[in-house]
Amino acid sequence: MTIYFYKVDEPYGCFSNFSPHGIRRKGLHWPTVEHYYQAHKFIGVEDESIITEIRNAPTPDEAAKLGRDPSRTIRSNWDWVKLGIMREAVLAKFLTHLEIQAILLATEDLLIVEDSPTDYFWGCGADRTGQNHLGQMLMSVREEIRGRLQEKASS
Ligand SMILES: Nc1nc(O)c(N)c(N[C@@H]2O[C@H](COP(=O)(O)O)[C@@H](O)[C@H]2O)n1
Repeated sequence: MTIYFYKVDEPYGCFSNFSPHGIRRKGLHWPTVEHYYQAHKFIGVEDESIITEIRNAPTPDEAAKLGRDPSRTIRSNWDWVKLGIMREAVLAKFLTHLEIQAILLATEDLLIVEDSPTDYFWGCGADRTGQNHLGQMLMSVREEIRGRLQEKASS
C-alpha cells in the first residue's frame, strides 16, 4: 500500500507543507513549512524585505505565490540548499506537533508520495514518474523520529 497525499483537506493532508502546523526556527514563528521554505529562497539577496513579507503572508498559497514571483531574483545557490532547508523545516514540524507525529509514525514503513499533478521534483507529477522528494523526506523524518524515540526509551 502507498500513501498518497496532496491537498490539506484530503487524507493525510497534514503531510503537505501547506498544512497549518507552525514551526519556530531561530527565534521566529513560521505559520507553515511552506512559508519557511519560500522565504529562504531570498536569504542574502539585496532586498530581504520579501522574507518578512512571505513570513506574514496570510496563507501558504500566498507565501508560495510570493516565493514563485518570476520578477524576483532568488539566491544563486537555491538548488544546492533547498533540500536541506526543507528537511530542517519538515523535521521541526513533526517534532513540534505530536498529533501529526503520531499519524506519520502510524504509517510504519509504507511508501509516502506527494501526489502533485504538476510537481515532478517534490511530488510524483501527473504520470507518477516524478522524484517525490517530499515523500522521501517524510519517510526519512519518520525514520529519524522513530530512532530518537527508541533512544529515549532505552536511556
Ligand atoms: N498544496 C500544494 N500546492 C501547490 O501548488 C504545490 N506546488 C505544492 N507542492 C509544494 O510546493 C512546494 C515547492 O515549491 P517551489 O516549486 O519550489 O516553489 C513544495 O512545498 C511542494 O511540496 N503543494
